[in-house]
Amino acid sequence: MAEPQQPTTSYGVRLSKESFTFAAAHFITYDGDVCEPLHGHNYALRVELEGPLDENAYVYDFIATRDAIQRLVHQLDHCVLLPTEHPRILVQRVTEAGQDEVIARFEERRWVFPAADCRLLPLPNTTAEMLANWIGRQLIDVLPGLTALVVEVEECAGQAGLWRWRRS
Ligand SMILES: Nc1nc2c(c(=O)[nH]1)N=C([C@H](O)[C@H](O)COP(=O)(O)OP(=O)(O)OP(=O)(O)O)CN2
Repeated sequence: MAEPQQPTTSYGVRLSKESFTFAAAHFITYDGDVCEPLHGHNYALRVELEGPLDENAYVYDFIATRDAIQRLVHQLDHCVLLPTEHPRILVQRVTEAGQDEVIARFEERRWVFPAADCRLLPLPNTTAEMLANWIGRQLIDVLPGLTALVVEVEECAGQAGLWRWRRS
């Protein structure tokens, strides 16, 4: 007779705070050659972490985790989000008449922004899923010891992209 299986259990924390919002502009491409006009969203972020318990019986301190997420939110807030790995949106930093600028090009279209207002992200498109991926990878770097992570980026109420990661 087969041995009864031991249940597997895990601990996690979930953070979903009103302050985890960032207002940002972006445009994506889809269906190959359709490129959206520049527009903005009030993005909302939710994060779920798993890991071993520490000596406090915490997976991760809510406060330290909140502060790490908040720092990422500040990096994206009030920015134009541009992908640097997109095959057809070309993003270039230039200095023009002493001004640092970012020029984005898609076919014959061209956008010019002050460099300080842009956040260049190593992503193939700034979809909600890809923003969740970027945020998740930053969190893995600053929160060592995680075993699993879910990042949810909501573009508007009821529409969110998710990125899930589990240590292999
Ligand atoms: N799976 C995904 N689908 C879509 C994404 C995405 O990131 N992941 N993104 C978009 C557009 O960028 C975006 O949603 C367009 O925004 P908007 O024009 O505001 O369109 P909505 O209909 O969502 O919003 P309104 O409330 O009607 O303004 C599309 N799909």
